[in-house]
Amino acid sequence: ALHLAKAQDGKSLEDFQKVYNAIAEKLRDEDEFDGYIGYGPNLVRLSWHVSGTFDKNDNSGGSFGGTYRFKKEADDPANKGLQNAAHFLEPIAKKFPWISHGDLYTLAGVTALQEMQGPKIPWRPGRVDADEKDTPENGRLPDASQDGSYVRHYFGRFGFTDQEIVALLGAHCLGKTHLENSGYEGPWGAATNTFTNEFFVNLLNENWKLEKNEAGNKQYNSEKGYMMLPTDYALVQDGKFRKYVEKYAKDQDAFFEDFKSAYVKLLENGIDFGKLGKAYVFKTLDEQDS
Ligand code: HEM
Ligand SMILES: CCN(CC)c1nc(N)c2ccccc2n1
Repeated sequence: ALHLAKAQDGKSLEDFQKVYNAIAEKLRDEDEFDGYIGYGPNLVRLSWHVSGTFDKNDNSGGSFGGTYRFKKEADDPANKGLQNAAHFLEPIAKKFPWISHGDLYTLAGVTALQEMQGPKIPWRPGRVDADEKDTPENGRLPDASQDGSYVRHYFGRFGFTDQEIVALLGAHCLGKTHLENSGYEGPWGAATNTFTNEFFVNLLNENWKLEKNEAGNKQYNSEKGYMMLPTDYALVQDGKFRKYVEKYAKDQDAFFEDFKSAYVKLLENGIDFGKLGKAYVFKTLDEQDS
């Protein structure tokens, strides 16, 4: 059965907006991280990795239990580099001890996306910390060296369509790869902390060359210093995926809309929010200044 979301005694939109603001202000303060990319992309990746362990076949894993806080999950080689995001969130968890880890990890991704000028992401609280014994085993996160059929099969585990898969991967407009984390490197100089459809524009416009990187892994590089993982490049090699790449390269609003829906589905997979009321849509810091 699905995990039942539990209402946070007496916490309302205002309380969660305070958590949002604390994360958003810390993002602005600590802007020098990772060559002035900041923590935003790393927080988005954490929110995806804590959700990407979900398996609809036995409803194990997923964002509900906040099990990333346990060593087994945090030490998954696929999570290398996310310790930075976890350390970033420790003082936030101390300041707001009433928020569950699952709610904090997902809210941090929503905050980062909105503060990086991404779409407004409706978010619902109610995740409840699970026991260490419920931590999913390693190996549930995807392998970047694979092709389009692997990507389609992998995301089939969450029940995602081709369109949802392509939209989700558009998050690779943020941040960069780090050789010491994943064995991939780049993009050079181009890494950004602004949410746009440029991942799709690059896929279609750049001249891609398959090369072996210093770790001996193959990746696609362009003269302008952009890079694509094999699983990124698969989106233009596979005809069914390619159609959505072309759509999003032409229409950033359509990308924002479809990304928002797929990201909410990713973060809420396996959770029954029942009659706990509608989702919260938080104001950005800029919207609160005025
Ligand atoms: C086929 C599925 C995917 C694969 C194989 C994949 C693989 C990777 C790899 C290898 C990195 C580099 C990590 C490092 O070296 O630090 C990365 C970074 C990243 N991924 Fe993905 N990813 C996938 C899907 C996603 C999804 C669904 C999202 C979010 C919705 C996402 C968001 C990110 C972000 C924001 C970064 C940059 C992190 C940083 O700059 O620290 N990825 N991904
Ligand atoms: C769109 C080019 N960028 C960032 C400006 C990019 N491209 C990627 N292909 C990429 C892949 C994984 C993680 C981050 C990534 N970032």
